[in-house]
Amino acid sequence: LNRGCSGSIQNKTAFKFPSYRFTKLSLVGKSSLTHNVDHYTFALASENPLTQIPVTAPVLLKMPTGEVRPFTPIYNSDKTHLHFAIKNYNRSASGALSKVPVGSTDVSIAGPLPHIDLDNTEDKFKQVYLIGAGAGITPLWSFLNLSLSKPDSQTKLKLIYSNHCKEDIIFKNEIDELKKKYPDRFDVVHILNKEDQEADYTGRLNHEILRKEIDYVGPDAKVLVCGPPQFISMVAGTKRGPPFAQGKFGGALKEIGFKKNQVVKF
Ligand SMILES: Cc1cc2nc3c(=O)[nH]c(=O)nc-3n(C[C@H](O)[C@H](O)[C@H](O)COP(=O)(O)OP(=O)(O)OC[C@H]3O[C@@H](n4cnc5c(N)ncnc54)[C@H](O)[C@@H]3O)c2cc1C
Repeated sequence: LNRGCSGSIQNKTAFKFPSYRFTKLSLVGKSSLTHNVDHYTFALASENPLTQIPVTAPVLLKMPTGEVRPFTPIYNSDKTHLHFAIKNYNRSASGALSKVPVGSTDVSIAGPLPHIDLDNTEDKFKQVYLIGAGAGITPLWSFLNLSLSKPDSQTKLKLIYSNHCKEDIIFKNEIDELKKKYPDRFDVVHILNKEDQEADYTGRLNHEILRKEIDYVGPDAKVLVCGPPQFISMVAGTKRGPPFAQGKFGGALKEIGFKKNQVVKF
């Protein structure tokens, strides 16, 4: 059973990724995003079909140690490279990746995995809420950037982002820049477990905060959710099975009045 966005495979016999053919990637860049999240840049041959990966679709990365895990490429208009923001848990796949030197061709990729296709919907909604926790920001970040980059899009986007502390906020400077650049279209709410002046709310995200921050549930509203399994359950009901499975709809979003088809759980 693959537990939601946590990507931790609890029972490998219950869900197996289909047997994909892996392609070698060349690691051409690595920089630090936070104290435990790195930005990895892999080069692609321009004719490589991986340049067509739909936004928010996960892929599999195979480490030189043989470990395989799903990750979500982050949006970038540059079509000759693949970019990832990957949290280093100092073990298994992310730990192995953190030891790969720039210049290596020992990481390989397969996919994209079956996914909820959000391509071409980034300018179709009146309001999109992006509810994320920690490293779960990756698909939300891609959708946000793609939507804001559409010159004619009127979609309003609100990122409700939960982290343990300020230092854990991935893309903090970029989020601030987007807020300045698109004051009428983009808003962000930070929930931090530890008290900090950056926090709009201190403690854990809960139903009450979501009720306060979500003020539009009309049919042209959409909600994208990504984070650890218990976080997803609290926000939108349990999510079990492969990455694309949506599980039972529930949690705060159901209480607030959303319908199942308005919500995507990554
Ligand atoms: C298909 C797929 C693709 C993935 N892609 C990537 C990727 O590209 N990069 C990457 O690094 N990881 C990726 N992952 C892993 C996944 O996104 C993270 O492991 C997961 O989101 C947990 O993130 P974290 O460890 O940063 O959360 P944590 O730091 O443990 O938690 C973040 C926040 O969640 C809050 N929280 C936790 N539980 C609750 C609760 N019950 N109620 C309220 N708040 C709660 C905490 O208080 C904290 O503020 C992927 C996983 C899958 C399945």
